[in-house]
Amino acid sequence: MIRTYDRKLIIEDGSQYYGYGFSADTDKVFELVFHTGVIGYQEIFSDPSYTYQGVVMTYPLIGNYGMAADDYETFHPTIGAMIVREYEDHPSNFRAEATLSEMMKKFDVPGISGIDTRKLTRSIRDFGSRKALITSVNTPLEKGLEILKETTIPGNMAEIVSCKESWEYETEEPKYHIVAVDFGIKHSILKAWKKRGCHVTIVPWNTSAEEIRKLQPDGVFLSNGPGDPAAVQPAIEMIQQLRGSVPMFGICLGHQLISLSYGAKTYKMKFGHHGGNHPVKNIATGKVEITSQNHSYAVDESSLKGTDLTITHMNLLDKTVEGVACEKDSIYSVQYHPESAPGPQDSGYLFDRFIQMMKEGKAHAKKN
Ligand SMILES: NC(=O)CC[C@H](N)C(=O)O
Repeated sequence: MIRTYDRKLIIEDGSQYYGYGFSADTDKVFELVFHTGVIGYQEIFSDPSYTYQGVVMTYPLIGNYGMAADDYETFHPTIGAMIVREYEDHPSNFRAEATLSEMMKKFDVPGISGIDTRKLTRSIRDFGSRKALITSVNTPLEKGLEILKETTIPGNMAEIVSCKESWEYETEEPKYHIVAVDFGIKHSILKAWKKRGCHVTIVPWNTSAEEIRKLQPDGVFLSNGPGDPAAVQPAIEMIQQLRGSVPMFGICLGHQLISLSYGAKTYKMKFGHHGGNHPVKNIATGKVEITSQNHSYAVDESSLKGTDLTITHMNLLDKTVEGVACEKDSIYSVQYHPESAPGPQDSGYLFDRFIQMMKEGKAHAKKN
């Protein structure tokens, strides 16, 4: 059967890519990024950090193993769009309970297939992330460009995806109590804490230092999340007030917020890091970890000079900052994703280190 193009992708520079809709028929504006993972489309689809991002999957076949109930990163996905070469609507996997298309429809996420994703990825590498729109094939280019011009993508997206009220991720006979500040937290991070015997209280993105103190945590975790870290000002202030009094650990957006709170700066990268194969050097040990990554902003290395933070990890592809720490404040963070969903599991030790810090903190408190 010959199928005719029914949807298209319009980029703000005026280029157009024609394809086939495989999910919701809604028109949406987002920022283009590409992801180089071979697997993991379910985790990507449901990772809140992809809010307002249209993800071009460089692996050419997407949908083939369906969607498994246990693998969602959130139950309310907010990703901008998915752009693929070939979409497979007949998954073969004993764990599959739905198709990608069904779930995208449910959450009103547009998807387009039949796209020359190699060409599109090269254009993102050459010209950077840009705004784009998925729309009907009948939308005139001028109209699409007008929509793109008129639509602004918000900076603070934590306020969109964060929980509105605190909730508990329970663990039987917990050894430690973590307060996790939710800027768009992934479930696999909560699972990583549970596996290590932690009870987690998840609190909204703008919870104050005082409110967090009242919960008497053994440690405070700062989550991943979408958007521009510099736009999440209340969280930066909260970290400034809290650090030094309780161990703190941040991942991705959490790492950027920690850096900002010490006076460093963040900047937007040309096309970011999105994939599961980024080599990162642990500066203390000299060891290289293969890491899972998803970020469009980074901490400016030169801006860390003169702050209390030291660089602990470095990306070997482009030498960007991948981790910082301040020993006296018992605080550390990484730009990449040690929860490794999807991705290699080289960096799980970062969760164990926090357990150790909380243990030492408890022993210290007992002594005094
Ligand atoms: N995964 C994340 O936490 C992403 C952090 C931030 N929104 C960035 O794009 O850099």
